[in-house]
Amino acid sequence: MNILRAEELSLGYRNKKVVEQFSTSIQQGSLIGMVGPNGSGKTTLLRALSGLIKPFGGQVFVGEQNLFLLTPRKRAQLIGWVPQRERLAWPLTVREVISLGRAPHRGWLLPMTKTDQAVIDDVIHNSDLDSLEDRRMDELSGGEFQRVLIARALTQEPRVLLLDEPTTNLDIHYQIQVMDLIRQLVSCGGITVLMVIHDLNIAARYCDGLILLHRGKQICAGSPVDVLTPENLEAVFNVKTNLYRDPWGFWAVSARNGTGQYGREEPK
Ligand SMILES: Nc1ncnc2c1ncn2[C@@H]1O[C@H](COP(=O)(O)OP(=O)(O)OP(=O)(O)O)[C@@H](O)[C@H]1O
Repeated sequence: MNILRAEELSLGYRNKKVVEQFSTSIQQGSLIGMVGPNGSGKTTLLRALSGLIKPFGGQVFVGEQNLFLLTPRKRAQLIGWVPQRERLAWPLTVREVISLGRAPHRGWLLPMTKTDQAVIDDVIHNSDLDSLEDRRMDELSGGEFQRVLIARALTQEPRVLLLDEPTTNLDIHYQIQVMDLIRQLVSCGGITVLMVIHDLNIAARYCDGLILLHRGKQICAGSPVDVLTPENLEAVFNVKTNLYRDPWGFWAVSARNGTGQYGREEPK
């Protein structure tokens, strides 16, 4: 079943068009990555798919429901959105911020139910945030902050999760941990994830499918192996690459240096 469908979306800011005639259908329970150069329109697309910006033209459907006809609360029950950055207005603690994810499921100012508390406890634990839950958000490192924003979206229990570069600020341990958690939610929880990702190795390793964007247009879409070809990547990024299986058996992309000369020496 297709859970998220965009039909001929045209997007932009004021009178500047940024994305043209974008269409896609995303199957429930899949993890799809959106890749492409800086400024190609990836974040703009995610913002439109979360209902944050209105398109110049086209439609978005979540299941059978027209996204732009839903109330903000109903939209938040269906779609979770984790931005690249966020400025918090108040000095809240980690637990308080994660608890905000339950808001779409509660009446205005109603107390948390046992279910709310259980979801929050589970997410804090699974996101390895137990030791940080009483810390203030303005005291966190960039990576810790990002993990809290992801956790807040998970407590929302959305059907579709939109993530904008979820691993950018994370060290290699938390890159793997966050991506394993997302993969598990997709595989076991039936949640659908669309994420913008610059790291092509993470894209190749974790995603069921990829969408390649360039200058606001979809260049191709398909399995990571079909999308991350040397031809596609050279056309879009102007870099020579190689798609290969790494020693662990995962698909990986390596780019050649400009001169192809340095970085090959044995360590002294
Ligand atoms: N609020 C805004 N007002 C006007 N133009 C904007 C706004 N936000 C983004 N743009 C422009 O829209 C284009 C696409 O930006 P977008 O952030 O969607 O690209 P992106 O593919 O996510 O880039 P990156 O990989 O660098 O994050 C860029 O030219 C950008 O300058």
